[in-house]
Amino acid sequence: MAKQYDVLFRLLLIGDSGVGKTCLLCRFTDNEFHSSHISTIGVDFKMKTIDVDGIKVRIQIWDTAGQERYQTITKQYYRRAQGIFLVYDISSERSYQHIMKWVSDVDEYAPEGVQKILIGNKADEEQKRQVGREQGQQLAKEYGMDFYETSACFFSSFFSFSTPSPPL
Ligand SMILES: Nc1nc2c(ncn2[C@@H]2O[C@H](COP(=O)(O)OP(=O)(O)OP(=O)(O)O)[C@@H](O)[C@H]2O)c(=O)[nH]1
Repeated sequence: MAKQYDVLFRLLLIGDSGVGKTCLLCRFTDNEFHSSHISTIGVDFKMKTIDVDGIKVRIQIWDTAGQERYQTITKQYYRRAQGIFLVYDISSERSYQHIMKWVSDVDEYAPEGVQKILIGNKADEEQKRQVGREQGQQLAKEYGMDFYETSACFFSSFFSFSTPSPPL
């Protein structure tokens, strides 16, 4: 049987409950958006294989529950991650403040040198914005992370990671 992929990357999504981790994942793998919030229980994962210069790259993304009560389970998945997306909601100052706590969990449980990427999600909610783009940039700089604002609502792939254009 032909090999289904050449390279495998394991990525992890973490952040407070409701910031949009599952929606980002669904947008990336299925190009779908769900407006309801059904809290993830423990962990879930989805995969997608993309072609990068003729190399089949399988991306396995683990979606973790943001709720406190599942954190004993979710922390067990940090160990095998090669990249971790730390997600906050730009309309929730609280979810942004909690990023510090998520970073310290990564430092404690993930492999040393794991790639950390800070994501400010719900960038379509400009009227409800509580966290400035520069605050995200500042925090990312402080902890040596890349930073992107995005929206699971509008983009065909959250790996396009760009700021949405203002509505016409
Ligand atoms: N406006 C807007 N709403 C979003 C966006 N992403 C997610 N949502 C909404 O936010 C709510 C929570 O999204 P989820 O993806 O379920 O959140 P989660 O972080 O996976 O939550 P837990 O599983 O509880 O950790 C849902 O009602 C989504 O429709 C976005 O980019 N923009």
